[in-house]
Amino acid sequence: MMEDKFIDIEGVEMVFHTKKGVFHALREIDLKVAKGEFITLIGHSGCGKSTLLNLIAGLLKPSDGVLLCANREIAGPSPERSVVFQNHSLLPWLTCYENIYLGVERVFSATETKAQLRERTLAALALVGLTHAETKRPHEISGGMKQRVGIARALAMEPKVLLMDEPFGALDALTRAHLQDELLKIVAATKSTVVMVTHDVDEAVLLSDRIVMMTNGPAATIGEIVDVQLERPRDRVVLASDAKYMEYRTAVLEFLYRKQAHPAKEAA
Ligand SMILES: Nc1ncnc2c1ncn2[C@@H]1O[C@H](COP(=O)(O)OP(=O)(O)OP(=O)(O)O)[C@@H](O)[C@H]1O
Repeated sequence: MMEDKFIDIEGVEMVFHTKKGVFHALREIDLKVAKGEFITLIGHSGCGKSTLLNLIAGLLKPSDGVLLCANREIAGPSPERSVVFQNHSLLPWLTCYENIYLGVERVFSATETKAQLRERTLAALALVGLTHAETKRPHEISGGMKQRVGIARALAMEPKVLLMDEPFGALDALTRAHLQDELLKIVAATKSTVVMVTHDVDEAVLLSDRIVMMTNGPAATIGEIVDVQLERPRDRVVLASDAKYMEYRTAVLEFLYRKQAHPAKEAA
C-alpha cells in the first residue's frame, strides 16, 4: 500500500563537486516514511541532515538513487512539500497576513476565489495563534512569532509533507518548548507528514514517531532508527519522569556520544 511508504528514498547518494574536489556527503540512504508519520533527523553537525532534507524538498538532485513522494519521483521543489527554515525566511516588507497569503495564492489562486484565499490565510494565522499580529511586519514581532508565521505559511499551502530544518534552533528554551507543544497540536489536527532536522535530543523524543540517527560524515548514512512508542497526546512534564521516555533519550545519547562521538576539535 502507498500508505506504507508515502516518501520512499532508495539507494540515495549525494556527491558535491567543489573546488577542492569531490565530496561524498551521503551514501546508501534508504528510508520509507508513512503518511502522517513524524520523523526527525538527528546527527552531528555536518553529517548531511540538511542535505537529506533538501533532497526531499527537491532543492537538490541526488547523485544516485531515487526519491519518491506519493509514488511520484521528486523532480524539483513543489508546494506539496513545503519547507520551514531556521531563519523563517519571511519577506520583511510584507505583513504577517501578506506573507502567508503569498503562499496560499501560489497554490490555490487557479482554483479558488479571493474570499477563499483570504479565509485560508486567516485560518492559518489562527492555527498558530497570531490573528492579532495580522497587520504586523516581521521586524515588529518576536523570533518565536516569526517562526510561527513561517509554520503557518507552510501549513496554509496544505502540503503533503512538511519539511522543517531546525525550525526552533534560534529560539530560547521556553519559546522553543511552547512552539514544540503547539506543533504537536497542529500536527495532530492536520495529520501532517513531517520530516524535521534537529540537534535537540529531547525535541526528537517528544515529537517523533521515529528518530532517524545519522552517522558522521563524510559519506554519512542512516546509523540506527529509534521507534518512539509513546502515546499521544504527549505531555512534556509527564514524560520527564517516564521510564520509556528516558530509555529513548538514552538510546539517542548513546548513539550520538558513544557510537558516533566526534573528534574533540569538532566538538569545540
Ligand atoms: N553545496 C555544497 N557543496 C559542497 N559541499 C556541501 C554542500 N552542501 C553541503 N555540503 C557538505 O556536505 C556535508 C553535509 O552538510 P549538511 O549541511 O547537510 O550537514 P548538517 O548535518 O545539516 O549540518 P548542521 O547540523 O551543521 O546544519 C557537509 O560536510 C557540508 O560541508
